[in-house]
Amino acid sequence: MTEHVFATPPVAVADLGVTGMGVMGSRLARNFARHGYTVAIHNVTPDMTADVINEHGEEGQFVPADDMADFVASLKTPRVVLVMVVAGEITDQVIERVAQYLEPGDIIIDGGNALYTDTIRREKELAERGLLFVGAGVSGGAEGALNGPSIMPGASDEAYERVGPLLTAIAARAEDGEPCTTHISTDGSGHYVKMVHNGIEYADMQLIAEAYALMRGALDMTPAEMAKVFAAWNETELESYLIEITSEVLAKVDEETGKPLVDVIVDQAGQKGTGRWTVQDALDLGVPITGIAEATFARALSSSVPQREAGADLQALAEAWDVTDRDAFIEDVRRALYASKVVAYSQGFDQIAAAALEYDWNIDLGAVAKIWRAGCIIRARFLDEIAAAYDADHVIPAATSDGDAGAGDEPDKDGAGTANEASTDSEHAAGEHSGTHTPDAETADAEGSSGGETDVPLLLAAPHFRATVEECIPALRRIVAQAALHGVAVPAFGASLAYYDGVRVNRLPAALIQGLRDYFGSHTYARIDKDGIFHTRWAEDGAEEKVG
Ligand SMILES: NC(=O)C1=CN([C@@H]2O[C@H](COP(=O)(O)OP(=O)(O)OC[C@H]3O[C@@H](n4cnc5c(N)ncnc54)[C@H](OP(=O)(O)O)[C@@H]3O)[C@@H](O)[C@H]2O)C=CC1
Ligand SMILES: O=C(CO)[C@H](O)[C@H](O)COP(=O)(O)O
Repeated sequence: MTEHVFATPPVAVADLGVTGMGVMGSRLARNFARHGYTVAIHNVTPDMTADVINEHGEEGQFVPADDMADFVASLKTPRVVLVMVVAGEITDQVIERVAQYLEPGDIIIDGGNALYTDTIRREKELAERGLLFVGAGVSGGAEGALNGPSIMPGASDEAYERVGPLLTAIAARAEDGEPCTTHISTDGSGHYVKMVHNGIEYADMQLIAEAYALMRGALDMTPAEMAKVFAAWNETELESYLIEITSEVLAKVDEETGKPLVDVIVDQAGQKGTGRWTVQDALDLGVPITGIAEATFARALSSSVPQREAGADLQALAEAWDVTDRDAFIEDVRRALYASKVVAYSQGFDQIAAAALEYDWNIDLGAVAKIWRAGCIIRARFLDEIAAAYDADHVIPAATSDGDAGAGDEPDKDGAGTANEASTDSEHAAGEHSGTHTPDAETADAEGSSGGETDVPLLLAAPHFRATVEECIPALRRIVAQAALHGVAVPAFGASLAYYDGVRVNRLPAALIQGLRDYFGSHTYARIDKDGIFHTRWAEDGAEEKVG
């Protein structure tokens, strides 16, 4: 048991309080203290508070408290409390324990990975008690929390005016000196953006893992050899935190066995929820975030032990690898990784754009790209280019694009545009959900319908990314084809390529799906050559009628 050195009785001297002295909370508290703030600290298990004082007390001014009442009493008014605990019910419990001692005008910040709908609910509930609430996504892991995370606060203007300077003080700085935090928008917007950040993080890591699997399978490379490849890749346009630490993870040797550590780690990827929520919400919005979805399912597959055991002796019928030019193969993997990473980020930004429309958030996507340039897990060199694309308005609205996003030899796309516009108009008239990409005359009236939306961007078609990705697409095609022939699962690479080809072509086979839906369910369809909504009496006289 640690000896506690807590002040009694408490005096209101602290600039802010942090409750939750786990990995993130303790380091964020130290980060505030290092920036000159007097920080009240508290944890449900007081020993953890004492540990911070005993091990890091000299870093700044801390006011430790065993007890929630003392913790709150040690805060200057109006009070600011950062809650950094396990997301979900525990966050509700801790917020309630704090709130009971607060007064109107005080602020609670939830820095955990909360589900954005919980944040919206919590803000409303606390507002009824006169308390302000900020849902702030925080990224950067332990190191970022201590030395500068990326922070994504969703808040009212009133709350942001108060907490903005505090968050800005401890946030990471990009190379140009800009702080990696910005006022995202209102209520759940900050946690939404953090959720999508994590979805991209899932895709990024899955793609890296697929690149590793390919080099291992095709070239029989050792983890140490691959560590060098990833280190070299980190000097290219792939430069990013995740590529950098992949090199370190692959280079690590297990002290006990002398084997590469990666070879003794159980091959089942965990997940706490943010990737799954990202995919669930994308499905509701109708935004195809296929790379993120495949990455999330790949984690699920890795952890589906009974299924993997049952499938363990299924026939592969795959060709044996025989790569003659190792360097060319590695370069193909690198290019495939770059193109697929851009697709994943592009899909994530598309989702944020769609969510902003749906949930009435005014989100500056360029600013989001900028605050992800340092501090966070998905920081990457090309975020500068993403920010520049949004700032220069080079991001093409998908539904209003003139169809010039890819191969020029496809049939004219105008018809698809007509179909989108038809359903968009009727959906807006019906005040319905404004998702993307699913023209459907009938769903104009249906629950949760989604139709073509004019403001959803296509980052992939912005000039910089169009040029760099197009250059890498042949390599991505070769890699996906080779992986299929040789029995290596590359779901995220495959999904990225399919997405690229899906948005690229001027005409999709969805027309046939519409015909089939109309056949069996009278779901109707739009035509490329005239306005209106149509139904064919397939099983009767075969005649077409205009129904809308
Ligand atoms: N780790 C990371 O890289 C990141 C984590 N996050 C998010 O930050 C939040 C905190 O994560 P992290 O610091 O890693 O987690 P830890 O597991 O290290 O800490 C969890 C904290 O929650 C407290 N807690 C647990 N149960 C209760 C309870 N019933 N009542 C009160 N407090 C409780 C713990 O106290 P005790 O130990 O005494 O039980 C501890 O202080 C989570 O929402 C997480 O998703 C966000 C970004 C990055
Ligand atoms: O938010 C984070 C990083 O940005 C956390 O590390 C989070 O736990 C990662 O998600 P998961 O545990 O599902 O992999």
